[in-house]
Amino acid sequence: MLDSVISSSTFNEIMRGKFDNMRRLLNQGREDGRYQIQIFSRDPLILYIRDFVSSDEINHLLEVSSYNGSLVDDQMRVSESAWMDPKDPVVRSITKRAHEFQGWRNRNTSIEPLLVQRYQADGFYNYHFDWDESRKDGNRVTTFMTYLVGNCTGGGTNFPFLPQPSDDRWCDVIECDEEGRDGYQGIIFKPIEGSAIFWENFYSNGTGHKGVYHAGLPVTSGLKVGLNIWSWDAAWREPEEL
Ligand SMILES: O=C(O)CCC(=O)C(=O)O
Ligand SMILES: [Fe+2]
Repeated sequence: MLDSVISSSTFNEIMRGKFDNMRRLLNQGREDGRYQIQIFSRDPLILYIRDFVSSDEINHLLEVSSYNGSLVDDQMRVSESAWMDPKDPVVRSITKRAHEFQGWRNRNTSIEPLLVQRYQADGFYNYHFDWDESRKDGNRVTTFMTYLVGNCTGGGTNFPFLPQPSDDRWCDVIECDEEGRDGYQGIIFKPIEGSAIFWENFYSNGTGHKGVYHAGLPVTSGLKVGLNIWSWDAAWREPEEL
């Protein structure tokens, strides 16, 4: 007998196991509303979302990520990237969640393919806007910066132009003490697994909001993995000069 031949009952058992696992993942995705949302900032609009992705979803995304490190410029970014397959059921479910979350915006807005980014020690993403400043029509209008792994020191997401919130109950998700802030200005969100920071890139007149300038700070030890969920509005137009 060949080693690879298995009995049909074993085969059925394996398939049932896989099927149950996938069904569990999808049912979790269907329970949207299990995440918790708080307004972090009104101008720019920044929302803090706890448990936007579940630990089962995280494990699945990490399992299917194959990194093909598209390093463009090591002054700008040191990370490894993996584009997610839009046909993967878990990826579809998260994509749908992100679209619904935004009230679908308008008929011209779609969720871009999801991007997993892995940062090892010394990995970072320098200061930038998520939109493309060279474009005249169509642009990236919103971002969900989601944390899949935050098993690291450093690696927070820094918005240098945002003021500290007046309530120190935010200190569970942002750096408040001097040591954690390490001399950086503005807000530093800690990479907390399952959480997402959602923000709007543009004012309603189509002008970019300078307040959402941000960076992924250097990971000083350990591992950080982020999931970028971006929305593309094909109807966005560069505003006319005043
Ligand atoms: O990893 C982070 O904290 C930020 C990453 C980021 O800004 C991006 O991928 O556009
Ligand atoms: Fe970014």
